[in-house]
Amino acid sequence: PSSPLYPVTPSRPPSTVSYVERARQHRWRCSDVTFHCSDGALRQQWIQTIREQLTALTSRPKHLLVYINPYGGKQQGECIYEQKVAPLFACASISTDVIVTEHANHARDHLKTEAELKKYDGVVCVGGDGMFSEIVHGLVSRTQRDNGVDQNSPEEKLVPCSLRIGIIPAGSTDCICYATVGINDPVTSALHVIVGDSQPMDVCSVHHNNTFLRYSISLLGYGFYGDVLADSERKRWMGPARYDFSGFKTFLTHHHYEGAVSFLPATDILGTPRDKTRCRAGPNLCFCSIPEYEVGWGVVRGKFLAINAASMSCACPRSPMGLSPAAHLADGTTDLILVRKCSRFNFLRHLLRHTSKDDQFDMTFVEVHRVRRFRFTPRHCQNDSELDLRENGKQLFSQICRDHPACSCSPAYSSWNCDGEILPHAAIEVGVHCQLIKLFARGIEEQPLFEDLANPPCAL
Ligand SMILES: Nc1ncnc2c1ncn2[C@@H]1O[C@H](COP(=O)(O)OP(=O)(O)OP(=O)(O)O)[C@@H](O)[C@H]1O
Ligand SMILES: CCCCCCCCCCCCC/C=C/[C@@H](O)[C@H](CO)NC(C)=O
Ligand SMILES: [Ca+2]
Repeated sequence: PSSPLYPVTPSRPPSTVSYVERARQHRWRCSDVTFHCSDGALRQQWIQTIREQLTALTSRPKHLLVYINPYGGKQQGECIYEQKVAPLFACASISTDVIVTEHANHARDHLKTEAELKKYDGVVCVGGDGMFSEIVHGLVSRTQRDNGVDQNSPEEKLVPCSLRIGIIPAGSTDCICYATVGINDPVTSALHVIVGDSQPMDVCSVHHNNTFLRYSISLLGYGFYGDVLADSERKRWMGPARYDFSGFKTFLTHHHYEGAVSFLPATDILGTPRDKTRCRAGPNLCFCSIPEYEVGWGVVRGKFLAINAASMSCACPRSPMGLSPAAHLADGTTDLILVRKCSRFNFLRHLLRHTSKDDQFDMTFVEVHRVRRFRFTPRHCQNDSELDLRENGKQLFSQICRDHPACSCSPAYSSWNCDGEILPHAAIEVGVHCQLIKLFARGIEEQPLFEDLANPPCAL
């Protein structure tokens, strides 16, 4: 309001209430409204009532454990936290323990073994998808250990984590933040933490020969995205631009990989990967359904340019609709996208559709299945005792080229890109764990036509 509620009395100090206001493109901002009151007792009553109302909101965190990756993205993590996030947490009376990581896996191992989790209402991750993956690994492994669950068994039902995770985006892709909030903006994410939002998320477990390898929350990509990541890791010094450079280079190499993908279709759900509707905040198709009957596994064999499993849309600034625009955050399924060998021109058409509203699945060489589990076996995999990728990859590569002198020299194996980490095996088994973790987010909100009317403010 432009005018105070009560006449200003110079002897009485004004009182300020901070609140969340929606801005453009899913941004949230903090605004203040100042009240003046000549009656001191009444003023105190207001303050007391507002404090009591806020304290009664049990979903709001009061004590948080914060991990900052100082080397993610443009290496701005500490600065982003100190300048944009810490003041908001202080304003909302949230106390924090802050750890600036000193090496890779510092946050994961601290959460797994040392952190006194009972003290906290949530964990905050300042960094990119890789740093978020560390936090998830730490929390999920700790929860399984505390509950006596064996992560090495692919069929084991995992115990959900009780602590929520907040992501302050400070990485290169930040697709998990973008796909759950709608924008990569540290202030917006901090405000979602403060108001105590809660968004459940599916987590995929990845196994090789009954041994646990990793969890995946966003993308598991073999072929194109695996090769982009392998090349870009050697160019970390380029910062976020490394993905564009390696993406272009990988596109030119145009390697394909042979193998078999078997999958368990999710037939008892309402949505499909070709839906025009999107996973949005509020009531939607995002719930864990219990399969009523067993369906058979499907198998697809062939030569693939890319095999992608998107457990969520994987929307990011590079691809605002994502790899699988209709994927759900928390329905217990992943969208398995198989891109068969095709011409460079056609693959470019497919890739470019990720940057527009055109349907990237509407192409003869692309198929997509919504699945609960899948396995991949590369063609040259020797039974179950798979070759070590690094040691034997080169040998196989030259062998294949000798056998097929006119071939385009595709190596036998790619690697799996698991949320930005390279997996050490090509043959993997993947299962989706419905709603295993929760974020301080609410999913992407539909943009209302009349923002002020549809979205009443929310006090800090
Ligand atoms: N102190 C540290 N020193 C070196 N590496 C670290 C440190 N802390 C965390 N890491 C590692 O840095 C890697 C990359 O971090 P992060 O995900 O934050 O940024 P990014 O890779 O630039 O972004 P994105 O994953 O969104 O593409 C993570 O895999 C994490 O394990
Ligand atoms: C030649 C034109 C190419 C255009 C292709 C645009 C498609 C971009 C889609 C990016 C999806 C990224 C999914 C997220 C993956 C993250 O887990 C990972 C780590 O941050 N990032 C990458 C790039 O692998
Ligand atoms: Ca999903």
